[in-house]
Amino acid sequence: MIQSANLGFPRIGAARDLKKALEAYWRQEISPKDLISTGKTLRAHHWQLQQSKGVDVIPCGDFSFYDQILDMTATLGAVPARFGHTGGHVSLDTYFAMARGSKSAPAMEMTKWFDTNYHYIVPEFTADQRFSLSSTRLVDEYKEALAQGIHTRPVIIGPVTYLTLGKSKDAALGDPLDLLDRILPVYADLLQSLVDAGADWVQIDEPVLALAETDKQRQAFEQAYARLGKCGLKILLATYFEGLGDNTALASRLPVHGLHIDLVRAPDQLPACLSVISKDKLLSLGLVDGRNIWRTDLDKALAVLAKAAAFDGRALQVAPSCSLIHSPVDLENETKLDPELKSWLAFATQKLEEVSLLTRAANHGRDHVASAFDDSAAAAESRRTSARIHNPLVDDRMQNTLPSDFRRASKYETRRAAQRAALDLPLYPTTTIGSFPQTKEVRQARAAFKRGDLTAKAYDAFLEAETREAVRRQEALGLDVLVHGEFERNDMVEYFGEQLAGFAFTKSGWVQSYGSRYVKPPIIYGDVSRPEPMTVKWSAYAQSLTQKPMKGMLTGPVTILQWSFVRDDQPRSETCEQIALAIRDEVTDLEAAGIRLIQIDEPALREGLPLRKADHAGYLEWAVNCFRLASSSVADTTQIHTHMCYSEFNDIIADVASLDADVISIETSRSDMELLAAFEEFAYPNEIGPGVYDIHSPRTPDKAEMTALLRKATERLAPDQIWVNPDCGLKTRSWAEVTPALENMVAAARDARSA
Ligand SMILES: CN1c2c(nc(N)[nH]c2=O)NC[C@@H]1CNc1ccc(C(=O)N[C@@H](CCC(=O)N[C@@H](CCC(=O)N[C@@H](CCC(=O)O)C(=O)O)C(=O)O)C(=O)O)cc1
Ligand SMILES: N[C@@H](CCS)C(=O)O
Ligand SMILES: [Zn+2]
Repeated sequence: MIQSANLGFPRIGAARDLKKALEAYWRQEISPKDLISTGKTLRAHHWQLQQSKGVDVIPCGDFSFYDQILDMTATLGAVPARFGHTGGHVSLDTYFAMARGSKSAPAMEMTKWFDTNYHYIVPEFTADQRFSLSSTRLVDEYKEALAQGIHTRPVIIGPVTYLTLGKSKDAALGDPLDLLDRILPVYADLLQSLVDAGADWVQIDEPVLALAETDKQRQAFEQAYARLGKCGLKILLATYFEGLGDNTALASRLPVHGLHIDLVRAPDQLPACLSVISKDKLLSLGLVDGRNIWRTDLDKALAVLAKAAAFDGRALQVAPSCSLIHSPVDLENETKLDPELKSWLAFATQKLEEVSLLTRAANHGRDHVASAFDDSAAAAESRRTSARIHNPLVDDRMQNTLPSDFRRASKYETRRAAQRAALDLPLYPTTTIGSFPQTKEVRQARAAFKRGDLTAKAYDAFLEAETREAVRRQEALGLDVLVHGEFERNDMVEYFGEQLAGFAFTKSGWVQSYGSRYVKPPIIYGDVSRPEPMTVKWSAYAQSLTQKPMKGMLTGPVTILQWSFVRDDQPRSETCEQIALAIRDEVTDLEAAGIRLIQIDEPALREGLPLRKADHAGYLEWAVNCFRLASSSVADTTQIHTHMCYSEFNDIIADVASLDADVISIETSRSDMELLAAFEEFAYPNEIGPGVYDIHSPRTPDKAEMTALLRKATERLAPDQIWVNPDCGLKTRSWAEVTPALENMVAAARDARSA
């Protein structure tokens, strides 16, 4: 019999229960016991839900209070020395200190989880790194589910992926993979504890197995599983986000009992997997998209499943392509979505129903579940033929772009001279990245407006007052280039999506971005266009309040694409170009309204990079072109800024340069200016604002800390190339945190000027 399986369920709760509990705990409004109890309630509910949807193999260990990689760090006792952990069980407060920083210790770095908008806490390693089993979390959760009558399959991050995603913080340790010998005994202890508790299978996530490119990585897999394969548990090795490709034979050789493959991202890998991977290994087929919200075409998926079932009679499971943490929780909560559009969608809960239906159809015949399959076919047909998807005017515009639309009128040196004359900024100009605190009052006013309890006029007046106050505060701080503060925006992508044609929105479609921060990605279902200006009113209003230059603030086309659920019926590059044309119109209108600096944020440019190197060039060509199309309509004197955070640029620095933005601000403070090495090596010609203030931590950096970071920047860049700014926007911080931090930042810039 084929089984239905799940790899991971969203832990946030349908009503953002985990966020609420976490933030209340951090504000010391609830006790550790209350927080732990919320976790327990959520897990119990999710296990029960999965069972009720007919899922045979249900995971445990997929719950996390902050991040699953940080959980592994705690489990392995790999707490960096600065957090003062002296061994034994890692406490909740040490766990959160690693994630968020404490008074005495900066937080650990955070970066993108492969090509997703989920961020994990980067493990840190030293040459004398020791590991020891420091948590009973996994076994406890396994037993918790068992007490509920559910025999789960525990899930952990595998050793090769864990080490590969970590960073050496010590010159004496070249490559974290050199720690494999030391980490494996602790993994073995962890697996033994599961055996002792009665587990029979374990899911070990090794997405790096699909991506391994070096002999060293491949050798690491052989070594790791030679050891862990003997632990007395059946291992399902889970790959996702890419096909196994050249690593198929390696995967087959590993002494594990099963492999999960992503057949949504890499459908073509199935024939090779079936013929190369030995028949005694179970194959878990990722047939339901865990990364997007479109309903599965069940007949199409069943045909693939039938082929696999007929091939060699091996044991099979049907599963989502990856963990469902990248999907919103439940479509049933979307009571306001247009019914036609809603009929095209499936969220995590519905995806489990699809997994279950496919399994039943394969085991008992399509007729057994005919009406659900007929519904799915009707939805696929309605989506294919709906009139709401295509707009001939957009198509026409796309056909008529000119090569000159993709480049600025003059080269950078000419623009720089024109901008310096026009803007007359000091050396080390200070600015911020755009957003100021989204306080409770701001969120509540927007919620009241959306509910109809506040009129549009009253909401506008409220936003004007917030903007005025932000301008006043920036002037008092002595910042050189001001921003309007983004108070009118719920999110930097959703806000634009709400005003663009071709987008739809959910009410409760939250997905975890990091820790307690969630996003509600818009759904791009049709051709994109801009019916009206989107930001001009707010930027022009803010500029009218001050003599200082006001920076316009837009989200770039690649980031809007990357942080939305994107239609899958045309290439992503085409959808991105449609968005680029809409943003271009906005840039043109901002300039016409007297805005002399325009920032086009592209924090997701790096995240969109395909995971395999061979696919990089194709993506970068269209992504860079889309940014250029969005930004090139302006005069030489108009300064185009861009901003990126959480990214390693070393491998794409030439492409970052070819965006040809006049100024780029980047996140660098947590990584101690490491990123600037790439800019220096490349002799990056334009201006750069390396972040000197880690805005993701509640810590207030002092002047000396920021001066030290600036000094590091001057070792790598020319003084007249450097801007002084935080790492990212300040929306998650309070004014009480932001004001002293920016005072220190402005003071550090002034010191640098007079040094
Ligand atoms: C810069 N980042 C972003 C990413 N992706 C995005 N799509 N957007 C980003 O900004 N990826 C990389 C990084 C990740 N960083 C962050 C940082 C901060 C957040 C965040 O703060 N998220 C908020 C939700 C934001 C939002 O949509 N707010 C809405 C709804 C607010 C709300 O909860 N309203 C209440 C009522 C009000 C009240 O009573 O308080 C309600 O509906 O119940 C809004 O402002 O209108 C978060 O809360 O997690 C995300 C990613
Ligand atoms: N302008 C945005 C960029 C975040 S990446 C902000 O300041 O929040
Ligand atoms: Zn940012």
